Amino acid sequence: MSISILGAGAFGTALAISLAQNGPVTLWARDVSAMLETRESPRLPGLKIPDAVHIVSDLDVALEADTILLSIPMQRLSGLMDRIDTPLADKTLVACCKGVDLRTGLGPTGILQAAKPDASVAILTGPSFAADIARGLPTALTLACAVDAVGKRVQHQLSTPSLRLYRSTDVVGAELGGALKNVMAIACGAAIGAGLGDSARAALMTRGFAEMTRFAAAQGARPETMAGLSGLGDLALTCTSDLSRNYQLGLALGRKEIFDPSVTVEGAATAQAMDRIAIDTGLSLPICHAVAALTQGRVTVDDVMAQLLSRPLKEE
Ligand SMILES: NC(=O)c1ccc[n+]([C@@H]2O[C@H](COP(=O)([O-])OP(=O)(O)OC[C@H]3O[C@@H](n4cnc5c(N)ncnc54)[C@H](O)[C@@H]3O)[C@@H](O)[C@H]2O)c1
Ligand SMILES: O=P(O)(O)OC[C@H](O)CO
Repeated sequence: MSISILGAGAFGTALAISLAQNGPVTLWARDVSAMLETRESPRLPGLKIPDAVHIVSDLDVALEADTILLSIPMQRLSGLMDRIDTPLADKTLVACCKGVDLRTGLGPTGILQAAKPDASVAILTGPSFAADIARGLPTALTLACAVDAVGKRVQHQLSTPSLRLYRSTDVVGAELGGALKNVMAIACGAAIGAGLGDSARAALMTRGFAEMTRFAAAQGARPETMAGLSGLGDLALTCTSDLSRNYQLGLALGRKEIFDPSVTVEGAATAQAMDRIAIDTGLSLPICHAVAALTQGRVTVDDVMAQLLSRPLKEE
């Protein structure tokens, strides 16, 4: 069974490097001239792409694979799917993005299934920095697919000696964990950046996890999924590591510094999408609401903390 990866940013390239241990992999990007010369992605400098990775700019070549991983920013996913008019009925599409589409409110697998209703869809998510995967450091991820037989096949196909995939059929829970942890990481970065301390971060992580679990349950997710790699696992990594771009954006907001807009930060758009959904459904998502306002420049970190701390006292 052949594998291709659409998107040669940090994560797509890291997956290609890791999966090349198992056999040939096709890696697609819009412009590959520099990568063919350097055998590196500009988004993952210093990590060589092995010869077993076939780097292509022809989308049709990449779409010939049986299993197609999509590793581009969430807000670009529907645009890429619109470009694909090839029928993909016999293929498995594995979303590797984390977030909620601002225009439709759909998660990654929702976008894939809407574009290609006959394809099998799955999501690969969980705590992992691209550079760790590319370096072969031990990493555990969740592979969620509603059809367990397909999930089993993809789990084996995408596991390597250092990349260990756990399987789930709870697609909704897995993708909401990955989407919402980024929002919480921005909040935690902002608290640390503003000098509010580690206790404030622990409070935000814990109440953030409660918010994630509440929202995911309302969408039909299983509570144990939120306690797994794709939820709690990724929340712990992203809210505590300076390597996280979402956390870095939060730090910059807390310190009132400028942040490079070309860096992929999925949590800002996701906070806005979640805030809209919360308003429509009547669910209380105070941290998502605060991060949406903060990342749009409508409030300061001081305003946000004052709002969060002045909410009525309640049971845990
Ligand atoms: N970097 C990580 O450590 C990591 C880990 C796990 C998951 N992810 C997820 O992977 C997804 C991709 O993130 P990343 O870190 O690779 O981002 P990145 O910024 O490193 O790379 C994004 C890549 O997507 C390409 N791209 C953007 N729009 C495109 C389009 N319309 N068509 C084709 N290519 C397009 C860009 O040229 C770039 O190469 C995100 O959803 C992220 O949350 C990243
Ligand atoms: O750099 P971030 O914040 O996008 O986080 C990367 C991964 O999602 C961590 O699991």
